[in-house]
Amino acid sequence: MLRPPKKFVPTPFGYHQEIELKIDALTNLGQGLGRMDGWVVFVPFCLPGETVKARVYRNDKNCSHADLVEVLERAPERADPACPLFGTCGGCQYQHLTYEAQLAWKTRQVGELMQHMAGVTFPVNPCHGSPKLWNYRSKITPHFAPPHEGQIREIGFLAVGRRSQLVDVPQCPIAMDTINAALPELREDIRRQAKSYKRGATLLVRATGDHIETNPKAVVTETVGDIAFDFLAGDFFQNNPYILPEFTGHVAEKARAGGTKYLVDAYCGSGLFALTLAEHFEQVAGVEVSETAAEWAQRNAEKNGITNAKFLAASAEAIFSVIDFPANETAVVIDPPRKGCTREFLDQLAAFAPARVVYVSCDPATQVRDLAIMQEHGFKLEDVQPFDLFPHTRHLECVMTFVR
Ligand SMILES: C[S@@+](CC[C@H](N)C(=O)[O-])C[C@H]1O[C@@H](n2cnc3c(N)ncnc32)[C@H](O)[C@@H]1O
Repeated sequence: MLRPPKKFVPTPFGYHQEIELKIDALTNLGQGLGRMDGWVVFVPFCLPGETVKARVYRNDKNCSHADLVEVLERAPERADPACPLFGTCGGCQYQHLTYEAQLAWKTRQVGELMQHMAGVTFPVNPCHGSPKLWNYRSKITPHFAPPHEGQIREIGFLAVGRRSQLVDVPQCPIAMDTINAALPELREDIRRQAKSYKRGATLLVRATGDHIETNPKAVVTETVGDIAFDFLAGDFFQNNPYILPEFTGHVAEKARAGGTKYLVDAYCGSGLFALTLAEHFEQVAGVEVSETAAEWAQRNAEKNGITNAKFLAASAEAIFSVIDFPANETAVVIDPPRKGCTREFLDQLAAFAPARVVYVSCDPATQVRDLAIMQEHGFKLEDVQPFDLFPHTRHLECVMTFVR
């Protein structure tokens, strides 16, 4: 009999006990959720409506975790994954789900998070799909471990549910064609130079124009609508360029509503929202903590002939003491990193009291945490619009609009 790991809690299920259960929901982490006598069990790679056989590997305080052994009854939304590594590679969670169902679940997950975490019941608009479903990612960052007996083995992404084990990824169907075309040679070069690596590393592979860039300090260009953005390959830029015109268009519409004349773009990167929205505003101020990104934002304004946008290299909350925009005619766009906004930023935002706030986030959980603080501060939620920047993965971008 297989011996359980030392810390295994033996109830309610034994180690590797196989159970049959019906899946009711899909969590925002991409796991199927089923119940046995009311006890919650999480199983990856299965879908609501399916009956599955699963093997338990952990019992927590109020739920268990199991691996999928077999789908006994398939859901009609089940799709054939396009990638042979689906289920082993940790990069994608939803290739087994039709695209319509992916969008429907992402919409539902935002509403449920708002309800469970903030007690807010609010209608979420249907998740806006990506115009391109495969080969959309302009950047990937494969990893490799230190050479073993002089050889580099896997070059790829973390295996499902693992913290250090990698899966070898020779091709990635969500990465752009130019990236896949370059991967074989890149991987071969690394393996050839195995002796020069003492440690493992993470590679940067960014598509720009018709070639790829691997040097994080190199300047690359992306075009959104008729605006060209230069930035350092290692700095942040949205990874799915195909959806950006619709995405920035939505942010523009929400920021301008009510006739605002001034725009603050907080956490502005190389100026995506500030510069795509600048034509609709009298004056624009952006703030970004990365000095290189803020510098490129200013240069991008000049390069594109935009004369009403100024950028500050500082932490986001510093912007409120340098602008003299009338708050009741100002919209603030916020697009923080995954960890969300700091309390300090949200307090200063509330003290400034702009007419509108358009909060863009790649992590709905931290966004919902901040939503509760925004409501305490007297901002009223007006619109919730998820965008699918990351088809076939559990990730989504969500735009929440607030008014005073
Ligand atoms: C999700 S990105 C958004 C960038 C930009 N809005 C875009 O769409 O290209 C978040 C940005 O916030 C910046 N950042 C992180 N912490 C910050 C802080 N405390 N103050 C200002 N910017 C910050 C990061 O450098 C990054 O450029």
